[in-house]
Amino acid sequence: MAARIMNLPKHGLCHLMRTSALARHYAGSTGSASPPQFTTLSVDDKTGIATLTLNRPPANALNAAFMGEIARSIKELEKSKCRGLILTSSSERIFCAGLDLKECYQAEASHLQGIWVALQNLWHTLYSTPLITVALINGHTVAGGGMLALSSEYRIMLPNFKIGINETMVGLAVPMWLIDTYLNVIPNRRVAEWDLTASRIYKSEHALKAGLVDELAASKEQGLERAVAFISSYPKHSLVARAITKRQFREKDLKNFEDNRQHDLEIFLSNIQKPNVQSYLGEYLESLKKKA
Ligand SMILES: CC/C=C\C/C=C\C/C=C\C/C=C/C(=O)SCCNC(=O)CCNC(=O)[C@H](O)C(C)(C)COP(=O)(O)OP(=O)(O)OC[C@H]1O[C@@H](n2cnc3c(N)ncnc32)[C@H](O)[C@@H]1OP(=O)(O)O
Repeated sequence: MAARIMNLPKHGLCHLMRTSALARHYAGSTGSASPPQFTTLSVDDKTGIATLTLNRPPANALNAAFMGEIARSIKELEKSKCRGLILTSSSERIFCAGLDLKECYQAEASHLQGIWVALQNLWHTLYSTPLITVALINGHTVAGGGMLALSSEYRIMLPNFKIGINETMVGLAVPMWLIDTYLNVIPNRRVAEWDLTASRIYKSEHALKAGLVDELAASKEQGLERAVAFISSYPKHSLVARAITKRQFREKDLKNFEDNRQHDLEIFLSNIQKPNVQSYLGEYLESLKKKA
């Protein structure tokens, strides 16, 4: 994989930065942003395709810093005019386990607020990006992890893993923007309503049949090849028109979200701090520990 620093490659699509250079760039451009800690980013010089690998062991659970890092990488890639983005995980078992529940348990309101705002920003950034996005789901992905996969345009999954949105299981409502994201993939409202109210979790093979994922790949290597093939299937000359068309499909969902951003935050803060939800969350965390 060849990478250059802030030069336009021959195909003119992508300024390329090594991970370390990107880290310096963040620090220089935003001041407050720290260097990547939970992700690695590589950009292929020939294809103009970036691969962002989630790397927050053991479960890639999403805390505010991690989510901020993913969102900033996407924004930087947009500026560098990369063609596409593949999201994947360094873990062999877990793509993303959703929000870091340990950080949602008995936490200060200000901390919970930081988590939710970071989740909102990450969703908005990924869902609205003009980049061609592929989730290479090489492990379980649930709740906020499902959000990452479903907000991408194309999903390639490895066999024998789980995918789904299980929020109601922890006694909390699925936010409207996540319902809209789900409907963008599973437009059958009855199926979507049933899946989300029942916290239905699909195994890879069933997810393919249901249309929740687009392809299964036998290995991560094969998945990467398929992801590159998907992104490369869009000709260079169509990229701007493609991005505008994507935006138009997603515009209503993005506007609904912007109109309700504050309300959405208030609902989360009020729900997550309820004693019964906190008590259930404590039990749920214990059950995760006991499995080990
Ligand atoms: C409380 C919810 C709050 C608000 C929701 C409100 C609105 C909802 C809208 C959308 C936003 C998204 C919300 C969320 O993302 S809530 C997160 C829900 N996530 C889960 O329920 C996933 C729980 N985890 C699992 O089911 C399994 O871990 C998984 C299937 C992902 C993988 O199974 P596997 O057997 O491979 O690994 P484990 O041994 O279970 O886990 C390894 C390790 O990781 C820790 N772990 C797992 N998940 C989390 C997590 N979400 N947060 C923090 N830590 C997690 C687990 O405890 C193990 O740790 P250790 O024992 O130390 O090795």
